[in-house]
Amino acid sequence: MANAPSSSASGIAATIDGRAVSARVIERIAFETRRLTDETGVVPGLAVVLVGDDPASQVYVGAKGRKADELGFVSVQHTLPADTSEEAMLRLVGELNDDPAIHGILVQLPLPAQIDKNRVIEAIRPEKDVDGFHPINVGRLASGAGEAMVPCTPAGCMILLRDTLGDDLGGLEAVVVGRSNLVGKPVAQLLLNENCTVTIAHSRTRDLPAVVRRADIVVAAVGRQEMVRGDWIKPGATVIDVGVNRIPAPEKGEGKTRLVGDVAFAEAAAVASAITPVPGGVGPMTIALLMANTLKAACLSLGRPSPKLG
Ligand SMILES: NC(=O)C1=CN([C@@H]2O[C@H](COP(=O)(O)OP(=O)(O)OC[C@H]3O[C@@H](n4cnc5c(N)ncnc54)[C@H](OP(=O)(O)O)[C@@H]3O)[C@@H](O)[C@H]2O)C=CC1
Ligand SMILES: Nc1nc(=O)c2c([nH]1)NC[C@@H]1CN(c3ccc(C(=O)N[C@@H](CCC(=O)O)C(=O)O)cc3)C=[N+]21
Repeated sequence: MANAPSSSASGIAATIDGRAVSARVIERIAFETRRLTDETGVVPGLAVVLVGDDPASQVYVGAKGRKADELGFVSVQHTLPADTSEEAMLRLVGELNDDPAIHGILVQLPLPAQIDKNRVIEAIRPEKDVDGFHPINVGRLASGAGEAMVPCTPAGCMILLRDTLGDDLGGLEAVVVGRSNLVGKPVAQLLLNENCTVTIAHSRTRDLPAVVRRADIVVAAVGRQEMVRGDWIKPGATVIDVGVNRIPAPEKGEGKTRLVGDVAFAEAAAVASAITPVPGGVGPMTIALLMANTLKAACLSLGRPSPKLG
């Protein structure tokens, strides 16, 4: 269902409402979850593992747990001290792999230095890897072979793009700024699968503004506040801002903070045709897609097809 953004003649972009789109996805998940449980008695189960006490991670993990509770999922959170050994971590992952009530396992990143994140990710059974970071899932996404768990943030970006531009993204120029395994690379892969012409830019890219100016679709996943400026944006482009940067906001009072994206929102909104805000854009989609992947994992564990949610 394409939701034509209401761009005005003055050139002010439509704001893509990630909260509204994610609420729609969550409604479908709730419906499909009731159906699964009615027909099989199975309730999807999600385990989130947090190591250490990084306050930002605690916020995300809390939001994930609350949404899972709201949907009636089995939801467990394991919070381990910052000095947890890799061995203890691998033991916990092994237990969750063997627990039939748990269909999805998410290990919050980053992990402390003494734990090799690749060893942990590879220890998760691919069918329980709701982050889509296991090499089996990365490979399936790249090759198109088999049913992949798709990383939540990139999958959420694609739903927002389809909602804004319609189902056919074929031939559009897409520029992804950032090449992390978490966001940049998988979102580029998904755009390629939708027949976009994809450029991946990074810290060694020469003349980044000129590269971004080619784009019909810009995905910014850099982690640098308001780095992408309005004059980098091609008129009429669609801008997906993945960045979540917490900055001081003395105007709100001493010690207060606020969130900004990787795109200078007001400048870009004057040029683009549609743009995601921060907060309220990609962030809520990430949480919704985590729930979608958990439901998908529960369905696949029973040999049922994965429900269509986007
Ligand atoms: N909304 C959501 O749900 C989520 C938001 N995020 C946010 O998205 C942002 C990106 O996250 P993540 O991908 O994990 O970050 P990483 O730090 O892992 O990756 C950042 C990427 O940006 C590139 N980069 C850094 N500086 C520049 C520069 N000056 N010019 C061009 N490219 C540059 C890096 O290039 P190089 O590889 O060359 O170093 C790297 O590829 C963060 O703000 C994070 O908080 C992340 C996940 C989910
Ligand atoms: N294994 C793993 N998987 C992840 O998906 C993962 C991770 N580790 N580590 C950290 C990043 C970051 N991330 C976000 C999730 C939700 C919001 C989100 O909901 N943001 C709200 C605002 C929330 C707030 O107010 O802080 C919004 O943009 O509207 C943001 C960022 C997932 N990550």
